[in-house]
Amino acid sequence: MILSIKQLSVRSRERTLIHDVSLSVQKGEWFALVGQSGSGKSLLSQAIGQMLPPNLQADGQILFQRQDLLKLPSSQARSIRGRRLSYTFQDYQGSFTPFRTLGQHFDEYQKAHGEASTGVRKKQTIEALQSVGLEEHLLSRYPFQLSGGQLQRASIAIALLLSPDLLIADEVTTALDSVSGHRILQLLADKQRQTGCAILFITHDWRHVRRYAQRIAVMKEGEIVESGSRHHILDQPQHDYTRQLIQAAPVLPVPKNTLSAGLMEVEQ
Ligand SMILES: Nc1ncnc2c1ncn2[C@@H]1O[C@H](COP(=O)(O)OP(=O)(O)OP(=O)(O)O)[C@@H](O)[C@H]1O
Repeated sequence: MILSIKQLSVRSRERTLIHDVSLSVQKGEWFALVGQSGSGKSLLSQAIGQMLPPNLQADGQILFQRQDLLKLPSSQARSIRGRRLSYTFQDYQGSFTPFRTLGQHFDEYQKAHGEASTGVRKKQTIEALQSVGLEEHLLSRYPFQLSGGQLQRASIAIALLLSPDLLIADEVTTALDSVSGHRILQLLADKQRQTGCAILFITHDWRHVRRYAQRIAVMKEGEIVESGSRHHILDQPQHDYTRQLIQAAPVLPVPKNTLSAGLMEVEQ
């Protein structure tokens, strides 16, 4: 078990936004957290990295490699974030500073995590860039000189640069067209196979869940209504809300190697 969340609640002064949520992510798995807009997915992901807005309070337990992240001093949480636990967001453009080149972003990220050697940083940058299919000459470009798909690739390369054990991917395809979104997920799946990192994949898109997730939790109004293996949730959903979400989801064309309920085997 790499991440084990137990009875997590997130509250503002006025109300409880996440109620007693428990879930666990295993080493190397692709775990999807699915729910409609406003169900609390992003707050849950922010709570894991101690990144909640200052008006919100979390309590419960978030065990990451047996350390309770909610109890860690913020300096320690910062050093885990990026190195052992990493994020990539829907708003990837917001992760880049407009007046710094792509190369400077890679460089500063490594410096911030203690990599002192210029040579090592440069080597790691080029390898990371190539691993997401981007060319080295892009390093001198500014974020606005890259396409959305290129920037999202670069943000994934940075998130995986220091080989984290868990990547939290929050709505990574939402801002991309469907072809670019599909390519990004294929890239994530490839990177996961190569590095063995677990992915907590936050989405409201069941097409991606069908295709990539091994286990799924369904969130509604700040609570997990059910969780289980992909086949269990998609073939035998127990909760009306899950059934409604699945029925409302658009369906992708069904390829040849398809199981019941439109599931597709992902090659491991
Ligand atoms: N700083 C905050 N203070 C008070 N309420 C907040 C704050 N941030 C989020 N919320 C509320 O918490 C609830 C859950 O929000 P959250 O962003 O986690 O939803 P989500 O499932 O990620 O939605 P989406 O898919 O649209 O990103 C929403 O009702 C939202 O308005």
